[in-house]
Amino acid sequence: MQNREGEGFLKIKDLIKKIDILETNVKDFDKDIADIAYNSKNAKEGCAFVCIKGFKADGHEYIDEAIQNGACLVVVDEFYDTSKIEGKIDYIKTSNTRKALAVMSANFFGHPSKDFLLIGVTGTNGKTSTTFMIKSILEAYGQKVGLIGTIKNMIGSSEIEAQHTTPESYDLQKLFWQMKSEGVDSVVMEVSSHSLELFRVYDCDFDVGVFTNLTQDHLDFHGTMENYFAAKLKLFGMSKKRVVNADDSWGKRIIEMYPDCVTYAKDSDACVFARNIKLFVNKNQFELWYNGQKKEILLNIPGLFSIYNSLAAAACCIALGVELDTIKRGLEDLKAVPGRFEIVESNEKFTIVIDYAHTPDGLLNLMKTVDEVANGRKVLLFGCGGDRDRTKRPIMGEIAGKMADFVIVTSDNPRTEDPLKIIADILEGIQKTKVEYVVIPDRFEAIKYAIKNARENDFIVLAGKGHETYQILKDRTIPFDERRIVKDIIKELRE
Ligand SMILES: CC(=O)N[C@H]1[C@@H](OP(=O)(O)OP(=O)(O)OC[C@H]2O[C@@H](n3ccc(=O)[nH]c3=O)[C@H](O)[C@@H]2O)O[C@H](CO)[C@@H](O)[C@@H]1O[C@H](C)C(=O)N[C@@H](C)C(=O)N[C@H](CCC(=O)O)C(=O)O
Ligand SMILES: Nc1ncnc2c1ncn2[C@@H]1O[C@H](COP(=O)(O)OP(=O)(O)OP(=O)(O)O)[C@@H](O)[C@H]1O
Ligand SMILES: N[C@H](CCC[C@H](N)C(=O)O)C(=O)O
Ligand SMILES: [Mg+2]
Repeated sequence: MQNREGEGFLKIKDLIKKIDILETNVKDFDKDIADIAYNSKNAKEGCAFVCIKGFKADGHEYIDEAIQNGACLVVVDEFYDTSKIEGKIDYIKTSNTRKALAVMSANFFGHPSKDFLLIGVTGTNGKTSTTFMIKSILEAYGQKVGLIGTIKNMIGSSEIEAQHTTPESYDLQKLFWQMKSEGVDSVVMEVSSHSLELFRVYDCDFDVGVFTNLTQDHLDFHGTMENYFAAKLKLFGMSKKRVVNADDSWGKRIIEMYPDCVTYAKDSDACVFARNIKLFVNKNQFELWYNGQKKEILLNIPGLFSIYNSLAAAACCIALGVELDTIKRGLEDLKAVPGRFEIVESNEKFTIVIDYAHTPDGLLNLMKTVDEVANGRKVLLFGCGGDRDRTKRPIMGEIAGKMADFVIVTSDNPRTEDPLKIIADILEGIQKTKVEYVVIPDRFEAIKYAIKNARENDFIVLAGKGHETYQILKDRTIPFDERRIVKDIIKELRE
């Protein structure tokens, strides 16, 4: 990726505008800074190194490495004893280095988000899907659109790999800058609760904030649902316009706080709503209503949850002044969201769908749709991620047991945890139900079992990994693309 090339350096005084300085030894604020690094390994000649005390490491312990790599200014946090670096390097002490990184990065890249329309989508489920839909509508409206999120980042139709759902502030501002340089009119991005809590989107200029829903996830990080909500809420304080799901109880609280929201709903009264919903295995049909006008929509993205996501996308574009005909065209133009209710096999005997449901509510909504479209047994294969919210595991187990006819409990990115312990947490919930189940910790073997033992008309759902093409184990990450795996197993069993 380019790095502000051709635009030269930035003086310290301009780089640190709007950050609070508690202490400094800098004498020459006119000194040029070449770049910013938040990891000592990426520090280079003439750059500023911003030290962050994180969850795993403390950036302050890497100051020497950053200096060796060429850093000429360090930004340290309130608690740091600067006598350790006095005389060694120029420093600035500030009250929150994550915030400082965001402000300095926005300064460095010239506040690119002020130069295009910026839409942030937050909520537990549906962010990726809604951003894809908004992008498609804005393209139908004639715009060049940037996209930032879980699956990938995009500038128009070109793709850039994504590491996080919402990038670190420096990477985000750099991406904005690249998007601006390539002439985007608007950028639609997923805003994760982690990013709001960790100041990754601080100092961004949001035109619209969209709220999909709030249900249990990430309690390992936020502790309580109130804290999780408080993190999400930050986006709405930062946005000029707000688009909110009026069917969601947390959404209702946002609407109370900001009565001028554009609301959408399936069940409640709202500005934008859906009627006469028809679900099919590979598409949905519904009427989109706004201001007494109706549009018949044929949506290529299946799943009841996709109706909500299209309402969110439509309401967002209505807030931006896009007319309903264009909204219809944009929604209908979108052919798929990778790994979201994606049919990977459909033969005379069984159907296999992969989906990214990895939360209790996601799983419930997924299975409600399966209930509508399946003709035979509902077979659900899933696991829960390691190093993530443990309390969601038994809840997902119970939902699986209540909604499926047969459950295959397996692994989903165990990370540093013992896969059998994760499975034991899931079984706590499953055993509250009467469902028939098997445990097969190796996900490949589990998929093979589902296919080998498939009965006439089985509707097999592989949940949790969606678009992911890997499995994260304790000591390594292995390739794991369920689309490929399903095809290979079917081929092998036929031979
Ligand atoms: C909990 C969390 O989000 N942690 C993120 C956070 O880590 P951290 O600040 O604690 O970093 P750390 O590893 O402790 O290191 C502290 C500092 O020392 C620096 N360091 C470290 C080592 C070294 O040699 N030199 C050095 O300078 C690091 O660059 C860092 O600045 O900042 C890092 C840099 O941006 C992230 O990579 C890291 O994401 C971790 C890996 C992660 O898994 N995050 C997930 C939970 C996440 O953010 N997910 C959401 C999506 C959730 C959803 O939608 O469902 C997302 O937006 O992706
Ligand atoms: N509006 C919704 N309500 C409930 N569940 C949904 C909704 N939209 C999607 N889902 C479920 O959640 C899964 C993930 O959807 P999507 O990727 O759009 O969400 P996300 O918010 O981007 O997730 P992540 O937090 O991982 O970025 C889908 O595969 C589906 O099972
Ligand atoms: N953004 C989510 C994705 C979860 C996907 C699932 N496959 C897992 O690894 O738990 C998270 O990081 O919690
Ligand atoms: Mg996402």
